[in-house]
Amino acid sequence: MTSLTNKAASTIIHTKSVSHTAADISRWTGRAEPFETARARYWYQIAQPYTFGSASQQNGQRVGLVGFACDQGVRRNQGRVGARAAPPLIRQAFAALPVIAELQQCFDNQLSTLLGDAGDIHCHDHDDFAADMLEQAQVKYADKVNHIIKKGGLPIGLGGGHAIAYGSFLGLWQALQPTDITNAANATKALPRIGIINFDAHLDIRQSDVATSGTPFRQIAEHLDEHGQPFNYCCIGVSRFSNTAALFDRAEQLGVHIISDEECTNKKWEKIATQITSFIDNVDIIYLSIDMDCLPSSVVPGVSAPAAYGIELSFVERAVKLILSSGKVKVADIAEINPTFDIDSRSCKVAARLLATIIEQHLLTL
Ligand SMILES: N=CN[C@@H](CCC(=O)O)C(=O)O
Ligand SMILES: [Mn+2]
Ligand SMILES: [Mn+2]
Repeated sequence: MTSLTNKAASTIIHTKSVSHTAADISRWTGRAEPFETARARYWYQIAQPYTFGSASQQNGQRVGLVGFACDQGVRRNQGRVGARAAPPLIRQAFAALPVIAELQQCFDNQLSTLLGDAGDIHCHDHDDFAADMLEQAQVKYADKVNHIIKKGGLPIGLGGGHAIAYGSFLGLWQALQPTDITNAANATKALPRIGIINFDAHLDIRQSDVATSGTPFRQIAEHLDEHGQPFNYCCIGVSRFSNTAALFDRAEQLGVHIISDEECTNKKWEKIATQITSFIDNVDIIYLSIDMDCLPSSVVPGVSAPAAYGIELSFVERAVKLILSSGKVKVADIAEINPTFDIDSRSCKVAARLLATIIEQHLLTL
């Protein structure tokens, strides 16, 4: 298998740069509750700047949020841009959500160690189609993901376009590599089997000469193939009207486990849960991605590519809880929110709710 897009990052001349902005905690705001007990607690009161420092020290927060403020992949994919503005708005919606009682009980005096904001990776000069900001942003973002995993935390990426997925995978991949290969035991140690679960109307395995928001899972497949590793990819919410026959052919060649939007709606939950559970049972660790266009455009209007049909939010939440309760999720991301087309922050609020669901279930499964 050849890998044009995976080589792009190293072969394109780096003419422009990307940047990282540290967390701005003053932007974590919410309502004050001076007349309530301390249990009237919100996420804005819990979040701290993510503690980077040495990756070997296990003193980072249990969850680290990393923004991927980049939609160059959407532009390259002929989509409507705007997703680069989403990370601070998803954070803002999430900041105003309450911390559930169960979490407050479980973590009591450790609440300040739960959530770190690792800031945003920005991708500049979006109008320049050919420049390699996307590849640079993926590498810079992957570095943060890698760091958070090595410190024992769960990185959660906030897109940005779905090109974030290749960055999330790359960060996970880097974190899994043995640090000391001169140690014979490390050199021969088998890598854990990686499973990828993506909620998406689209398969995102497009063939292209450059990386886009429509190519990340094919890039991952090629990366794994080049390293002799299996590609275990389950895509949930796939629409037969949002993917060509060529994409379904490629999915078959790659052995993608597809659960369509119609199955999610028409099949009994128990049947879908069994499918998801058997996928999880056959892998050691999981990368979870949620492309917000898996939901109907009536629920999430602010996305790059709105879905006419979509799967129910209650279904996505139920499935996300099931996946997180396996304890195998090592990295997660939420992609494709496009605030330009949002109505009354509705889409950012749904993204924030899913973010809270991931965080709660992760922390309660520890
Ligand atoms: N990340 C999503 N990508 C979709 C976009 C489809 C569209 O623009 O209609 C895809 O390539 O299939
Ligand atoms: Mn999609
Ligand atoms: Mn997608």
